[in-house]
Amino acid sequence: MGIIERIKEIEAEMARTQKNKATEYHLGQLKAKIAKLRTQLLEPPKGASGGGEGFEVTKYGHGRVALIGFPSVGKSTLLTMLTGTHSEAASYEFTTLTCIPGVIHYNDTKIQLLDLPGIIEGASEGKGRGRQVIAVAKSSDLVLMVLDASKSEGHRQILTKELEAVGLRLNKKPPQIYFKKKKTGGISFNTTAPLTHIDEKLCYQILHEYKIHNAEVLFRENATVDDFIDVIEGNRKYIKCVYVYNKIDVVGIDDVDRLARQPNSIVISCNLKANRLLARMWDEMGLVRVYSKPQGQQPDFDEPFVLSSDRGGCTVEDFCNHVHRTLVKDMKYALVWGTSARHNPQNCGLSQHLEDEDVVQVVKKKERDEGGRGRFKSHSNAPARIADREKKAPLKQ
Ligand SMILES: Nc1nc2c(ncn2[C@@H]2O[C@H](COP(=O)(O)OP(=O)(O)OP(=O)(O)O)[C@@H](O)[C@H]2O)c(=O)[nH]1
Ligand SMILES: [K+]
Ligand SMILES: [Mg+2]
Repeated sequence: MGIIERIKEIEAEMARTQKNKATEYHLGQLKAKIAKLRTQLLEPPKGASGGGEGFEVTKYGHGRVALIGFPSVGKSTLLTMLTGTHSEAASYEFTTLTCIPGVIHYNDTKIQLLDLPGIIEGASEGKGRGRQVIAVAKSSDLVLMVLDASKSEGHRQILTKELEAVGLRLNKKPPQIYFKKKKTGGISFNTTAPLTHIDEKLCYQILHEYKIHNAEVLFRENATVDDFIDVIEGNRKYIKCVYVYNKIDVVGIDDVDRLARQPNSIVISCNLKANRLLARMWDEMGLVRVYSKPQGQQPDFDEPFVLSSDRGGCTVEDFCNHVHRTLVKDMKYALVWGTSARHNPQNCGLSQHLEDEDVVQVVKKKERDEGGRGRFKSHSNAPARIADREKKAPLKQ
């Protein structure tokens, strides 16, 4: 029997089993069995090079966004509209057969947008080009799940399930569970929060299923069996997802209103303007623009250093590493202007967390800072925001 059949069989057994206290352990074990099989399914077949034709696109810009959706929901139309890169769009399904990259220029940052072939139910098991498409989704910083506002609302659940089946977790934080395999010593089980979904015995059983007999486990939150399995598997990818309901020009206002109220959703039409989508996308990516101010000069507000709290972090240290690899070593302190500063400028160390549109001057060892209040001329919002902040908390030098 193949892996997919075995998964189907266990799923059927789970569906047959009534959920109650007595079956809880058995169900937990079945969940672990499925998770193991799905991981097996993800391993490339022996001898295969993986990837797939046309799907390996080099990363570019300050972040990567993938367009995922059923066929003909308007992904290519959207790519062409947002990036100016032409991607063939047509009324028939599977018009797009490869990954087509475009670049969005927004807020002085560059974001790579990837158009992909449509995926269908069963994609995670290898239907169509599903596996390759999902692999690209996994490599991105944000997924835009494009849905046709005029089609079944079940599509959202079907696609979410497909992505989850291959270890993607949308709009979720990693579970607060510490887990470490050991060589000896048995299982040490601790909690710092009351558990209502899982208990020690069930944890042992799941670990047993994974043939793990020595490990340290600490639950820091009221996590579920699925959370625990995710932590054991360790290969999960936590990604933000915005559900983009397209084609609202062909549905009634009541439907538009209802869809717009779904969690993490936005409604658009490629036949109308989609500026709100860009702003939303940019917000979700959590990018932090930091302007470098050389001593005695104005910062260049057209060329931010772009940091991200999700990737790499946004402290003064991260900023230094972006500018030059020896800068951290040479820095005496940093002067920071902007919303992260308690006063403008604030003398900061490497651990200072920077916020969007902050200005930073790195004062090197054996270099004198110019101090003083900085005012910057530019068309960026940053100077206004810095001035605003100063008004709220005026401080002497
Ligand atoms: N009414 C309406 N039609 C749209 C909208 N956006 C796209 N379309 C149409 O929907 C059809 C499919 O668009 P595509 O951009 O090819 O869709 P796709 O998701 O890339 O499709 P595949 O590549 O086949 O998966 C085309 O005929 C588009 O003109 C929209 O906002 N409103
Ligand atoms: K199409
Ligand atoms: Mg397309």
